[in-house]
Amino acid sequence: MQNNTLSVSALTKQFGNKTAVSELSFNLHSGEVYCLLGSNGAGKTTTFNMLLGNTLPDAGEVLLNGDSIFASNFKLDQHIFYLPENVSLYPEFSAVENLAYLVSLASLDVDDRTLRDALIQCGLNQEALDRPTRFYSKGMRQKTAIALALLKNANLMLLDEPTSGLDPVATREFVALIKQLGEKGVMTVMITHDLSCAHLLADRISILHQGKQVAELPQSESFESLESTYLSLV
Ligand SMILES: Nc1ncnc2c1ncn2[C@@H]1O[C@H](COP(=O)(O)OP(=O)(O)OP(=O)(O)O)[C@@H](O)[C@H]1O
Repeated sequence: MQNNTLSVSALTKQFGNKTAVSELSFNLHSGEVYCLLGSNGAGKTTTFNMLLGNTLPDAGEVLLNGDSIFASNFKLDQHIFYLPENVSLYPEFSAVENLAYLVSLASLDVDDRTLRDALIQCGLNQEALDRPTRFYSKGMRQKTAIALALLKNANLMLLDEPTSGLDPVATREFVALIKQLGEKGVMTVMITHDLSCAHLLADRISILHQGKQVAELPQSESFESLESTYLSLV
């Protein structure tokens, strides 16, 4: 099992006069899931852009296993896996072919057996592996992409609204997959508007409003209490 830590401290981003993210701090340990909730414009995407190294913060620090992700020698792609809201795959290629391509882009040396095992571990059925992905549901495309996180041995996954458009069964499968990766020690930060998914999955939930963290709630919070706290704060 991986032994991971993420420390986000006083992360701040200003766009002109607008403070998109103001002194955001949180910590994660191996296997934990952290959820960012908040209405439109709360600063969730800006936070992800900073965690992905796409946007430099004006202040603050992010340490992954003790190393600053903003350091010039930090290999962000090796350690951090990003799952966009809609995963794009080559529609005429199978899951195996798509994953083989993604793996080659990541300069990983992985044989066919290992690729297939990773896809199966992520919940794809054997018979789906060689079918063109244009026949895949959103959930199946996500599983294909997450197999890359597994093969990369990523320490941290950033998931952007992963359950939007998933049916309840696919949502349950997704939650189980993230928990399974958590058991290997992988940490997850997730943006979502899905309070029920946040409740099912998160170890801690941060509510952002106009760039500020207005609450950080523990997992013990009931769904009803999470919903009423959220509605009272945003
Ligand atoms: N490049 C930019 N230039 C100027 N303002 C920006 C830029 N990016 C974001 N903002 C502003 O920063 C604030 C936070 O935006 P952000 O996209 O992070 O919010 P969000 O919580 O992800 O919202 P949504 O749920 O709509 O995606 C908003 O007021 C937005 O208009």
